[in-house]
Order: sequence, then C-alpha cells, then structure tokens
Amino acid sequence: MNEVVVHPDAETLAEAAAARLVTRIVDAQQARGVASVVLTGGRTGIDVLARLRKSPAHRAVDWSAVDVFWGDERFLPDGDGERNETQARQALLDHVELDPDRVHPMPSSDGRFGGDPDVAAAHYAEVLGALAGANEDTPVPRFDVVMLGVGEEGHTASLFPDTPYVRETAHPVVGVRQCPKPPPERISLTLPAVRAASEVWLMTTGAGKTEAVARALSGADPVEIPAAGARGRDRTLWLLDREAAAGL
Ligand SMILES: O=C1O[C@H](COP(=O)(O)O)[C@@H](O)[C@H](O)[C@H]1O
Repeated sequence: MNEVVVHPDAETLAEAAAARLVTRIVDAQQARGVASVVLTGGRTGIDVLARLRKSPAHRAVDWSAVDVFWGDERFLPDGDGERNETQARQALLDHVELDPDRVHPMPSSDGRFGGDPDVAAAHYAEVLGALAGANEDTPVPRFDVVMLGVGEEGHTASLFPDTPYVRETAHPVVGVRQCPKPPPERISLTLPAVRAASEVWLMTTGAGKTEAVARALSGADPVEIPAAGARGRDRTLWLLDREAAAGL
C-alpha cells in the first residue's frame, strides 16, 4: 500500500526527509549494526543530502557503518558535475566519516569498463550480488531504504516509460541508451531490484510532477508510469509537496 505524506513546500519536504533518513539509518544500525541506503539524483534527492549535512542530527549516525549505493547514474566521466555520485559527494558524502569500502558508486564512462554502459551495469550487478547475502528473490542486498525521484513523464531511477529497461525482469541493473532526458546513456536499477528494498521513498516536488504522481498513485501500468512500479517490501512512501500532490 502506498503511504502519502504531503509537505507544504519543497524546502520543508527536504528537511523532513533528511530527518526521516537519520531515523531510518539509526534504527537499522540499532537492529543490525549497519544500514544500507540507495541514493537518488535529481533536485529533491540532492537537496535532502545537503540539508542532512547541515543538520546536527547527522551526528546521530555512525557513518562508518552505512553501505551507500545508487539507484541510477548518468554514465559520464568520473567527477563530472552531472553525475549523481559527484553531486551526492558534494552535498553530503565528502563531509561525513564513511568507510570508502562501503561506498558503491555506479561505474563512470571513463572507468575500467570503458564506454559501454551494459558492461558497467553488469559489473554493478556483480557488486550487488556479492553483497546480497540471504536475499533469495533478487540478487541484491535487502536495502533498508531506496530513495527515488520522479520525472515529469513518470520515470524513476533511469527507467523511462515504454522502454525495454522498465520491462526488465531478468537483471537487477541495466545499461540505458537513448534516454529521453540527457545524458543519453545511464545505468539504472530495475524495478525488481528496487522492490527488494525494505522501504522505498519516492520524493518529488513541483507542479511539473502533478500528473505523473496522480497517475502513479491511481494504479497506472508501470510500463507507462515507471514510478508506479516502485514498491518496498515493508513500506512504500511518497513524500510530496503540495504542488506535486495537487492531482490526488
Ligand atoms: O535524471 C534524473 O532525474 C530524476 C528526477 O530528477 P528531478 O530533478 O526531476 O527530481 C532522478 O530521480 C534521477 O536519479 C536522475 O538521474
């Protein structure tokens, strides 16, 4: 079942989501000693990280015991300012005491896999598979939380409507080509990999997202509105501002 929380505006949403993330991580660490978090790119996702950095509450987290993954990546050279990894590092990751061995960025286009996003995606699938543990359904870890954005046309991660990638069920990670939103090559978790998570949080703001949110929450086919197919095993939480929620 989808849970929906509507905040007055984008700033309040980002502050509240940052606080929620601290609680989720601390609770997971209390229960298991470690927490696993999947980050998203996009305005809201990066703003959440930036606000978390500024909040004294981030000191409640043992950052050395957080596994960090990404839900999608723009397949660009290492350090490119458009990479979700670069933005997340600037916003938060470079400012907390993470264990570098627990930070798992998706490969860059100038890395050891060359410029082929399929090869890079297969490598990321191997990384996830090696950490999957006893997760039997899907060869990825049972993430404590997957954070996702939602695009105007309903995309989530880098799964765009009516593409082979949103239909993918055999692989947890795909190389995306001819993406309608630049850059054209990306890497993305697939919907089955997202659904292995305990909690999935879809975070979006603004009037441009109203229609996609309304369609996703009224049971659209995920092939048409990929965000409709993102669900957590234990919880699916939509964090919206008033504008994005206006069509509900
Ligand atoms: O390109 C991307 O866009 C989506 C949505 O971003 P937003 O700025 O409209 O919130 C994001 O979820 C994804 O991670 C990113 O690669």
